[in-house]
Amino acid sequence: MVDKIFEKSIKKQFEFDEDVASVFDDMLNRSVPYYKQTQELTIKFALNYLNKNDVVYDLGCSTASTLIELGKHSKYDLKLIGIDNSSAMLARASKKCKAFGIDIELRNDDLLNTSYENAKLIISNYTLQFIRPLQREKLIQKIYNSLDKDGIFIFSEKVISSNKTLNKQCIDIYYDFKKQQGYSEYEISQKREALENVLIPYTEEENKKMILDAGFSHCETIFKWVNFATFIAIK
Ligand SMILES: Nc1ncnc2c1ncn2[C@@H]1O[C@H](C[S@+](CC[C@H]([NH3+])C(=O)[O-])CC(=O)[O-])[C@@H](O)[C@H]1O
Ligand SMILES: O=C(O)C(=O)Cc1ccccc1
Repeated sequence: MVDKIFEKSIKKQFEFDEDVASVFDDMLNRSVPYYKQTQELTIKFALNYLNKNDVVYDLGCSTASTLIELGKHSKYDLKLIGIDNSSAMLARASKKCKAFGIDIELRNDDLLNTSYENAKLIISNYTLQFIRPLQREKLIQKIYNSLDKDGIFIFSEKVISSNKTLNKQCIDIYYDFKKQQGYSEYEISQKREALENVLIPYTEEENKKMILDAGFSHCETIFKWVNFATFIAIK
């Protein structure tokens, strides 16, 4: 279904409710530049590290697109676990897993309350940005602690620039991208308001510092387009 959520006047904050879930795949494809390509990169890098029966978590799995693609492309059986606290998203995830015949354990839980054990790989694409800063640092520490000794964490985020002028230019270019994707100025400004204080982006440097502070030995940017980035962190 086509995302028309912000065509009408919306007074509440952005939420992953039934309305958003029903148009979510279209929303991501049209609002996250190179979404499909970053998902492909996530899978390509992931496959370099995975062996038979490895445990993989996707934190903020939404409709499970990434784990389904990983399941399709892996030559090994993997234990795939998707976690999200939106029932509406997970209902769709469950239907898609059945339709594609991919076995994924879907957990309806808050990322901050649940534990991830024996993880070889943890993925979290465009989700940390929705976790409040103090909690975010704690979550990263939990991710680090949950990973096997040679475990990998792949994540993607909307980012900002610490240079005010460049930051403004990045936002303008991003809004042009949204217009090209068919969103009107009204939809763009309504969504911007709804995301205020809900989506809190860090700079690329802040993301890397947070990762290294948690104990990871290395963090590499494997993709960047203006204000969106994908990282791989090695324990
Ligand atoms: N505290 C939380 N606990 C659990 N889930 C949460 C929490 N906060 C947010 N979520 C969930 O995180 C997901 C973020 S979307 C991820 C896209 C996906 N990774 C993709 O690559 O297709 C990104 C976006 O919409 O920009 C939503 O499904 C929320 O319900
Ligand atoms: O930052 C924005 O303006 C976005 O639209 C990014 C986004 C994409 C999908 C869900 C929430 C935010």
